[in-house]
Amino acid sequence: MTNLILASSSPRRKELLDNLHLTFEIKSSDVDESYNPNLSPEEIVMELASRKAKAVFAESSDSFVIGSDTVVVDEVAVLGKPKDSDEAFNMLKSLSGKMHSVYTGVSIISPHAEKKFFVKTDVLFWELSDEEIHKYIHTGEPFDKAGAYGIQGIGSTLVKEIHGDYFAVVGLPLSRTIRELQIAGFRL
Ligand SMILES: Cc1cn([C@H]2C[C@H](O)[C@@H](COP(=O)(O)OP(=O)(O)OP(=O)(O)O)O2)c(=O)[nH]c1=O
Repeated sequence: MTNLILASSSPRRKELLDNLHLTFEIKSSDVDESYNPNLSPEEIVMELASRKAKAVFAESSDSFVIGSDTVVVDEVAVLGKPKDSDEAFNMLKSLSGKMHSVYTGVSIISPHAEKKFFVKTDVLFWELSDEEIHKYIHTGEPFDKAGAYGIQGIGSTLVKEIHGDYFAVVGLPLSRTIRELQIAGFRL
């Protein structure tokens, strides 16, 4: 039987895939997540997704492996996960009152080929006061999340509008991923 493996340590990605009642394994890889700053956001997320999937596929080459990566992009920077409260504050301050884009890249490696794609979702934040930002950081929610917020949690209260795939913002564009898996030959 051919296995399905999610190459991720993200509890959100696991929960998203769990919703589909598929049988899959989790194997996380410890890949270097640095990237060439000259790459575009879509190139960055597809490259990192591919690195994560390849590291796991190297150990399980008879499986279908899914790797994924998410970044938040505003007018000035590509935002990953904040290192500390100050960085979280600066990220949320720069997102306040504006539209930004969330890019999620996915790599599906099957025994015969690799398919990479990305999904871009636009998110508009309410105007946030410094007090509101500090209060949110105090919940601890921002720290393991790109752009320092989680739309699936208390971070939902920061979001005024979303244009695109909610699941891609949380970390895995579910419906597109399943379609690409099927095209790659995986039987649900
Ligand atoms: C914008 C946003 C991001 N995120 C999360 C999704 C990702 O887990 C994380 C971005 O970091 P990633 O490096 O994409 O993923 P990860 O390190 O958590 O997990 P792994 O590499 O093992 O797969 O931010 C949310 O949970 N909610 C959100 O609203």
